[in-house]
Amino acid sequence: MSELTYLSSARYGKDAVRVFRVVRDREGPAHTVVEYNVKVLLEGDIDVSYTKADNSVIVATDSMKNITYYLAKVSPHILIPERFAIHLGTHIVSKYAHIHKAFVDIEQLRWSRIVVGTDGKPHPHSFFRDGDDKRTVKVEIDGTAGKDKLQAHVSAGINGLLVLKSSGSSFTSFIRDEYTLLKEVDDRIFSTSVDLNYTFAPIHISPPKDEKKLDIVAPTLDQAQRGSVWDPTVFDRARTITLDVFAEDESASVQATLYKMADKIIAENADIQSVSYSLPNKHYIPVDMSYMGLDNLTPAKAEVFQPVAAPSGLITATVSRK
Ligand SMILES: O=c1[nH]c(=O)c2[nH]c(=O)[nH]c2[nH]1
Repeated sequence: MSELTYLSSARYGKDAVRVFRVVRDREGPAHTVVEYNVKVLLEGDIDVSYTKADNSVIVATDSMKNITYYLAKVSPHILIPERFAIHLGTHIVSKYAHIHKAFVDIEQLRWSRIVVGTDGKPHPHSFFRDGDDKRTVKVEIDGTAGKDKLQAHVSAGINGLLVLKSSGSSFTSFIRDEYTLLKEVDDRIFSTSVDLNYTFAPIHISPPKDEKKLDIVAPTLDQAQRGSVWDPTVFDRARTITLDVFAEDESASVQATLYKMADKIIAENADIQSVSYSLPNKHYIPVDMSYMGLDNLTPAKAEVFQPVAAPSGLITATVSRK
């Protein structure tokens, strides 16, 4: 090896571990299901695996996949992705002395219960995919301050929630100069694919000393510590706020609507420190039919639109608690 280089950073693991879990209710016939795509990456004293071809420090990525499946079977937290990600990361950092950080990302696919018949009976074991958007969770378990005082950095959100409103959106008073073609509009279509990520205040975890108890490690968090990271309703409320504000805002711009959504999520969740959105502005352009003698361009008369795949605007921001 040359003298010119050193390993400035290294992280490795398993990506796209697909796992489906059915939980059978012991009391009744109802099943609950979850489907996750899991990514697990590790950092630690692993330099020699890169620099000296020394594999003795490697937890095989295949083993990371197997730990994911093991905990999917035994963890009491499998149904809540934030909790499961914390459990998985904590389990690995606690078990391997030389692994100091675990990064666990989970994407949850939607499976909603089928409601059968006109009387609307929830079916005990049948589900449908009621949207392509994904619930996302990112957890960093940091053991660098010692294995008995782990820190968890948790963020969560949504990827790819496709929305459209056919009115209640304007765009006026922007800069007009020699490059400006765009007309001001007091009514337009607003469509976007929402990516949302909200970040919780860090929490501390004291894993059990007994390795066998690592199966249930996450409950050792005391109530006060858990905060809303542990609250499974935060996600549903963040999704509802996103949809409600999008629907009801008289939007002056994507930027202004984004800020209102983020502000409301922070206002309604004491433990959320910051909220990021990434919102492509998916343009729908009224078709010019003037050559046919038809007015389809004045906003009130615009009925036929050409959805344009590219280019799109892309409006992003992070809004933080003061
Ligand atoms: O809501 C919008 N924000 C922009 O920054 C922008 N730019 C543009 O051409 N159309 C829009 N719409």
